[in-house]
Amino acid sequence: MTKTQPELIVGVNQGDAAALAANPAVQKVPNPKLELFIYKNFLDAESCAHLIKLIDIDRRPSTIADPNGDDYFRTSETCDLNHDDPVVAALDKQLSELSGIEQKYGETLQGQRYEVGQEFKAHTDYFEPQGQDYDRYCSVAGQRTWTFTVYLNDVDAGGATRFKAIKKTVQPETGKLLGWNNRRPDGSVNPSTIHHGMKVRKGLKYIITKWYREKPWG
Ligand SMILES: O=C(O)CCC(=O)C(=O)O
Ligand SMILES: [Fe+2]
Repeated sequence: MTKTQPELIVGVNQGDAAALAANPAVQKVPNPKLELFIYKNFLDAESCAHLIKLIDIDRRPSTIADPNGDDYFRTSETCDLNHDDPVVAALDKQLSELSGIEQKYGETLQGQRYEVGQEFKAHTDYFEPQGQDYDRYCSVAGQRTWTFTVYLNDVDAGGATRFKAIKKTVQPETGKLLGWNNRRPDGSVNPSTIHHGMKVRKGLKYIITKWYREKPWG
């Protein structure tokens, strides 16, 4: 059976890069291969501390789509954050205002926790259009469009995010946001977004992750 091709919705979420780029607090990483932005002190320290507590309460082992046989590919722990919590709700709104992407396109906010030695090996956040699970993950809300990561703490050593196709490494720092477009300008998925959550060498690393979709999320 032939696979249904991902629907290309021109116009939806296309204004978001403009909103980010226009924000004077946001730094654009100059690279022709992908749209990548950094915003230092995006989230205040109290909110970061509160989110760390929530992650500690609810954490469970992380999983990946399209398992690849490497049980050590993503060794961190994950949790879904409850949007009834006022700090979670406020962050979700803040992210939407920053990007210009309506909240309804967002997946549930997630938290991740890495201990010493834990990592998320090089991967892309979009679902492989030819992957066996593409329909399962994308039939309702479509492909992932933008990713936002917020580092919730300073890591004692290690734990950087490395974009290997463009040789750019971003260090965790309390409240720092990292955002990128998973697609190229024509709407196709962008392999240059490949990134690696590198091993923590000392201390713990906490982040939140927000993924947006082409269509409303449940
Ligand atoms: O931990 C990181 O630095 C990156 C996390 C990540 O890539 C993800 O959650 O998709
Ligand atoms: Fe990722």
